[in-house]
Amino acid sequence: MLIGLTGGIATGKSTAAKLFEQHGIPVVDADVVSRQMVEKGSEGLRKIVNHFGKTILNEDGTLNRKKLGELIFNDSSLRQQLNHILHPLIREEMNRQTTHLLKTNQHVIQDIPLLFENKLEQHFDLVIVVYIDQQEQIKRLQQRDDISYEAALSKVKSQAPIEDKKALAGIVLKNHGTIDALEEQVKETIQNHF
Ligand SMILES: CC(C)(COP(=O)(O)OP(=O)(O)OC[C@H]1O[C@@H](n2cnc3c(N)ncnc32)[C@H](O)[C@@H]1O)[C@@H](O)C(=O)NCCC(=O)NCCS
Ligand SMILES: Nc1ncnc2c1ncn2[C@@H]1O[C@H](COP(=O)(O)OP(=O)(O)OP(=O)(O)O)[C@@H](O)[C@H]1O
Repeated sequence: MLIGLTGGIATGKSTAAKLFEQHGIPVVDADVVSRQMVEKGSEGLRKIVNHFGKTILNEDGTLNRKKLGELIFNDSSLRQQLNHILHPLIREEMNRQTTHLLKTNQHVIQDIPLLFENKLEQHFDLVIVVYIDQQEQIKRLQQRDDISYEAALSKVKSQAPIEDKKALAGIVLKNHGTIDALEEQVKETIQNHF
């Protein structure tokens, strides 16, 4: 079974993914793969530099993620351009890792922040959404990334509304409570739906 895990930025996807892994379900994480795809010397980084220029590099030649983030979270056209460059590379690598894992695991989760935005739901047997309301989402994002309300809001607005994602979910994991409360829902999901 191939399971999609999604939600909004900072709603708790990585936290839920870690819990699924602790309960024996392997997770392929799009954010992790996306970092692999832009490592120094990679095809992805070369394409980004060709498009956005050398100013998005740090002095040591690695990607300046903060700078690229400031560009793409404030400009939907630049965001689309970056997505166009990176998403095919990310999808291909995620599918490669997933095929490998499915040889020895009955269930594999793909953690994809933009699963619904990229209309990928038809590829999954089940889609799980990690949900908190937008107010809490902005609060957690501000805390985690140490950013202003405005900066958090523009990151949130660069994705589809969390309420829309909740409505499209096969299963909703509510993450307003403690991590233990989230873990209970993860265990229940594995027992009853996997
Ligand atoms: C812009 C980049 C360099 C910023 O890096 P940074 O280390 O600050 O953030 P990180 O990669 O950890 O992403 C944090 C969260 O931002 C959100 N996010 C990332 N990219 C995007 C995007 N293109 N559109 C909307 N939200 C996004 C996701 O919820 C993600 O979980 C990086 O996010 C990136 O390369 N994005 C493009 C690739 C992509 O779309 N990744 C999302 C998974 S497919
Ligand atoms: N139940 C919870 N109670 C309090 N804080 C939480 C809870 N779940 C997650 N958090 C915190 O909220 C922040 C966002 O969680 P997490 O990083 O798992 O979100 P994410 O959806 O993976 O974000 P991104 O889209 O940026 O990858 C983190 O600082 C995390 O520690």
